[in-house]
Amino acid sequence: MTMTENAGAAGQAGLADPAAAAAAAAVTGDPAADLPRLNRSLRPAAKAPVRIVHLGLGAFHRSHQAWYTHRAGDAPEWGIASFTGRRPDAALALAEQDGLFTLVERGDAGDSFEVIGSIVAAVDGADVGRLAELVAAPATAIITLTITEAAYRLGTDGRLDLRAPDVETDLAVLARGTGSPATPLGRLVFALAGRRAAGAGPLAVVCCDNLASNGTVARRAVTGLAAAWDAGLAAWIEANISFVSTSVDRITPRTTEADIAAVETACGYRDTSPVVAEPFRNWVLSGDFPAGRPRWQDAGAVFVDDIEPYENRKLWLLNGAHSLLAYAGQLRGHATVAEALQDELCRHAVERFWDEAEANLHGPDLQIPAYRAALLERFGNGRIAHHLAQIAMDGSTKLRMRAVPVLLAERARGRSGAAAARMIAAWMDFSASAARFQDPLAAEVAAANALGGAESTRALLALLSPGLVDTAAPAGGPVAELVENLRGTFSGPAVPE
Ligand SMILES: NC(=O)c1ccc[n+]([C@@H]2O[C@H](COP(=O)([O-])OP(=O)(O)OC[C@H]3O[C@@H](n4cnc5c(N)ncnc54)[C@H](O)[C@@H]3O)[C@@H](O)[C@H]2O)c1
Ligand SMILES: O=P(O)(O)OC[C@@H](O)[C@@H](O)[C@H](O)[C@H](O)CO
Repeated sequence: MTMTENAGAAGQAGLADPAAAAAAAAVTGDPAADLPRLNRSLRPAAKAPVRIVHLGLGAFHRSHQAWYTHRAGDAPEWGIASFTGRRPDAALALAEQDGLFTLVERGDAGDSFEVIGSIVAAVDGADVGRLAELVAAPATAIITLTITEAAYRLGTDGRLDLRAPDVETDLAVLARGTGSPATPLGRLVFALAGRRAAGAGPLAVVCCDNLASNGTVARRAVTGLAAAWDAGLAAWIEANISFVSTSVDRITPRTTEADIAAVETACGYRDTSPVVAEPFRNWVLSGDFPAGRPRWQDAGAVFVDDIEPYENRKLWLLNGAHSLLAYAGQLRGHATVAEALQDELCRHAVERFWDEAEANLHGPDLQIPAYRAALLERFGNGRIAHHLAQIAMDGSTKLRMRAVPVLLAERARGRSGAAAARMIAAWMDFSASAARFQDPLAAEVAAANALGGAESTRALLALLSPGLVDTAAPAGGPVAELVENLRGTFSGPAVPE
């Protein structure tokens, strides 16, 4: 089922003749008008039976879990039914292509193109009836999630906030027994109730969001929501659902019109849903699959007993640096990761943050120096336009996992944690000046900023972690003071420490 081709190889079996398409385009004036649409007639690929249900049909799901499933040795047995989160658009576009899409692997040296066939159904997330039907089917063995960190509605204690307005609304819907839940967790709990009622047995929920201990976070959030609705369901979930933890990695920016045009030119067909990703990919998983799983290891996935060192390495070094660059870089007028990394002040801040993170990373064979060197190369891939504005979203949730743990670990060792604190200070400065600030706590952040001066810093810090504000250490003084002193680093004179 794997179909790979390099730029320039269009015109091989099954593809439209690019020369003929170009001639037709010259007549119509619309370069895409006469190109055939990518689908399973154009690129024959059998549909595997649905055994995986996915929530969060976005770019990353397609470049990562869909790719690994497509490349598994037993791919013909494992089809994915993928549901969108908030809008139907991505499902409608993909459904028109029978679930097929082009993965553009964008390296320093050029692009390669591969049609991915593992998604066999693309469904509007609002179709909760279809979700419940598929989750209740005995053949379904796995539910994967890429619903974003913010969608877990975590409070500062790392648990689901049952008082979040949309969670409360979903609970009311579930209690009433009419209408459909609207949050991904509400929909998942509703669908699991259907599986319980159908007696379809255990399955695995595989969280693929960038959260520390993401399997545990997902289990707590799902059982917490279920318990607030139906204690029996919560007990059934505890006994029957395995929550698998993962570390997931593949830099996948949002698809642009230019990406769509590049696929047309190179492949000779129209694909409205291509996805562009770096060549690097990594998937580390830990947990049980009571109803089976694809042979993801054939595509390079690794199964381990203790995932924490891998998770922390990725969340702190990669995602931590990303968040730091997102705020510092935008304050310095940069738009992409690659651009920000070329700025000496930003690069220096990243290196110092990595030093602090590295001092607190322990585990077998983590090979941190090589990992750091590889990150510099990956971030420097200027052909991947990874926009800082996208990474900057939902910072209050992300910094709790990317900056706060490193800061706390440093202070527990009697050190200041200044580099992690600098990331927090940059987030604060960005929150105070950004024209567009998307965050689940946007209203609270705005209120904190309105206080002004050191009071703002204390209030913003409390939103990230209330216990942090007055934490003291022999070096650095109270955290609030340290962060306050670091504010303005990226808007002031460009002097590395
Ligand atoms: N893009 C990457 O490079 C990457 C890499 C590793 C991990 N991830 C993880 O995957 C997640 C999704 O990334 P993506 O690039 O596919 O994003 P995306 O925006 O393309 O898609 C995310 C999906 O989740 C839905 N969604 C977004 N916010 C939601 C909300 N608040 N409530 C309900 N549904 C919501 C969207 O509608 C969409 O279906 C990330 O948040 C991260 O945790 C992404
Ligand atoms: O996807 P988010 O929003 O959790 O974080 C933004 C980036 O840090 C992230 O997408 C990385 O590119 C990714 O985690 C690399 O695997």
